[in-house]
Amino acid sequence: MKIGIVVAEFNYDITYMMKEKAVSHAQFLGVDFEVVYVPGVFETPLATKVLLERDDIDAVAVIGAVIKGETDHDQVVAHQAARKLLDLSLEYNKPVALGIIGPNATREQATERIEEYARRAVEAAVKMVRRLNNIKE
Ligand SMILES: Nc1c(NC[C@H](O)[C@H](O)[C@H](O)CO)[nH]c(=O)[nH]c1=O
Ligand SMILES: CC(=O)[C@@H](O)COP(=O)(O)O
Repeated sequence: MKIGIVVAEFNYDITYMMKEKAVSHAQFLGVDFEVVYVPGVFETPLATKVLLERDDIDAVAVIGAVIKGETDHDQVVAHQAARKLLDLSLEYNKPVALGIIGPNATREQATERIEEYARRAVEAAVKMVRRLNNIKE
C-alpha cells in the first residue's frame, strides 16, 4: 500500500509537526508514502486529485491547519476544501482522509490538536484501503 500525504504549508509551525506525526504513523503502520507540499489548505484538492489519478497511490491523507483570522475567510477555505476533498474521494473511489484542523481554531487550539489530527488522518486512510479491499468483489 502507498498513500499520499498532502501538507499545507500555511501555518507551517503547526503543519510541520503534523507532517512529522503523519509520517511517523505511516511508518508505524508499515505503509509506503509520498509527501506533497502545497501553499495552503485551499490548494489541497488539486494536489490530491493529481495523486489519486496515479495507479500507485491507494489513498491520500490531507494535513493542514486553518486558523481563525479577523474575518470569516477561514470558513471559506476550510469548508470548500473539505467538501472538494470528499467529492474527490467519491469520484476516484479512493479514500481521502481529513487531517485539517479548524475552521475557527485559535493557534492554541490548533497546537493542542497536532498529533490527534495527523495520526487520525493516516489511520483512516490506511484502514479504509484495507476495508474497501475486503468488500470489493
Ligand atoms: N488562512 C489560511 C489559509 N489561507 C491560504 C489559502 O489556503 C490559500 O493558500 C490562499 O488563499 C492562496 O490560494 N490556508 C491555510 O492552510 N490555513 C489558514 O489558516
Ligand atoms: C484563514 C485565512 O486565510 C486567514 O489568514 C484570514 O485572515 P483574515 O480573516 O484576518 O483575513
